[in-house]
Amino acid sequence: MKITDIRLGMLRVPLKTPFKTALRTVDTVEDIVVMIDTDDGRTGYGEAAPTAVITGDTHGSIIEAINKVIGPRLIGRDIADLNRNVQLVQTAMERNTSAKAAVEIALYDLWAQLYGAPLYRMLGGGGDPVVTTDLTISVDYIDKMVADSLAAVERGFESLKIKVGKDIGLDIERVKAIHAAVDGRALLRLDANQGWTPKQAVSAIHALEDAGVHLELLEQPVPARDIDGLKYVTERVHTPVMADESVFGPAEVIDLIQRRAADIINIKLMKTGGISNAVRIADIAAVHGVDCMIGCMIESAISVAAAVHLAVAKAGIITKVDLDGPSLCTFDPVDGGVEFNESEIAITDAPGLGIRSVRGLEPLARA
Ligand SMILES: C[C@H](N)C(=O)N[C@H](CCC(=O)O)C(=O)O
Ligand SMILES: [Mg+2]
Repeated sequence: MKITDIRLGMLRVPLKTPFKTALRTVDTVEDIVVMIDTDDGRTGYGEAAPTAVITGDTHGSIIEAINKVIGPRLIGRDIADLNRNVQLVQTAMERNTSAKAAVEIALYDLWAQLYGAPLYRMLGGGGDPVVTTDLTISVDYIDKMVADSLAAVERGFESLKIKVGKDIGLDIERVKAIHAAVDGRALLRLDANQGWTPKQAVSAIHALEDAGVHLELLEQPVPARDIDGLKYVTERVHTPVMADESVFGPAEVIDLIQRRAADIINIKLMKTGGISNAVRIADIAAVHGVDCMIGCMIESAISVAAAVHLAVAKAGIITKVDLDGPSLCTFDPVDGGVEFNESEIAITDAPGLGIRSVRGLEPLARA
C-alpha cells in the first residue's frame, strides 16, 4: 500500500457555546483535515488544530508545513513502513507539532487499516474500548459557570474541568460556588491555563482546601516556561498538580519528572506531534509511576478519535480523559469513526480510525 496523494481540507464546525479560557475565546472549530490516499484506494484521516497561543501553529503554518515540507517526503512511501514514515515526519522540521500530528494520525489510520484492525489493537490495547470524558466549563460570570456546571451534571458528566486563571479572587469564588452547586455529583478539575503566579496558585488552592473544596487536580497554574514555579506549587499543595502547556514532547516530560515539578502529565497529540511521541510519553510516565491525562485542543471527532484509541491502548497509565472537543461541537462531521455520546466514548470494530468520510470539507488548493 503506497502513498499516492496528500490532500488538505478546511473543517468548520460552530461550537455550542463560546469556549473561554485564560488564554483565548473561540466559537468555531476551524481545523485543517489531512487526507492521505493510497494506490489501493484507501484514505487515512488526520486533523490539525491551529492553537497559536499554545503550540504557535496557525492555518498558514500548518498548510505550508504539510504541503511544502512534510508531505513531499511521504509520496510513494509504503504504509507498512510506519516507523520510518513517522521518523520522516518528525525530522522534516522543528516544532509545527499540530501539522505533524495530523499527518501522523493519518499514517497510523492507514497502517491499522492495512492490517484490518482498529488502531487501539495495533497499539497493543485490548479489553473494553470505552472511555469516559469530562466536560469543560468555560471561565465566565459566576452564575453562568454554575448554570453550565449544573447542566453538564444533568447531561451525565461526572467530571468537570473548570477554567480559571482570569482573576484570582473571583476564581476562588467561582470554584466555591460550583462546588456548592454540584454538591458531590461531579469531580472538579481546575485549569488555570497559565493565568496565576506561583504564589497566587498556592494561596488559591490553600483557600479552597481550607474551605473543604476537594479538587481532583490543578492543571497548568503558572506560565508554561516557569518549571521552577510549577514545582513550587506542586511542593506546597495537597491537590495533585498537572503539567499541560509546560510539556510537549518526551524530553520535556523526562526533565519535568526528574525535577518532580508536577504530579500528572497532560498528553495532547497537538503538542506531541502525533501518536509516536504520545506513546513514548506514556511509556516514560509508566516507568516512573506518573499518571497521565489525555487531552485535546478545540478539535473535532477526527483527531480526537486518534486520542481515544491511544487512551484505550494505554489505559493503565492514561487514567484521566479530557476529550470533550466533539461534545462542544454543534454537529459531528464524521461518518463512521469513534462513537461520541456525551461523557461515554466507544470505539467500534472498524479498521484504523473507522472514518468513512468527513462532511462539509472545503478543499484547500495546493501551493
Ligand atoms: C478542550 C479541552 N477540554 C481543553 O480544555 N483544552 C485546553 C486548550 C484548548 C484550546 O485552547 O484550544 C487545555 O487543556 O488547556
Ligand atoms: Mg490545559
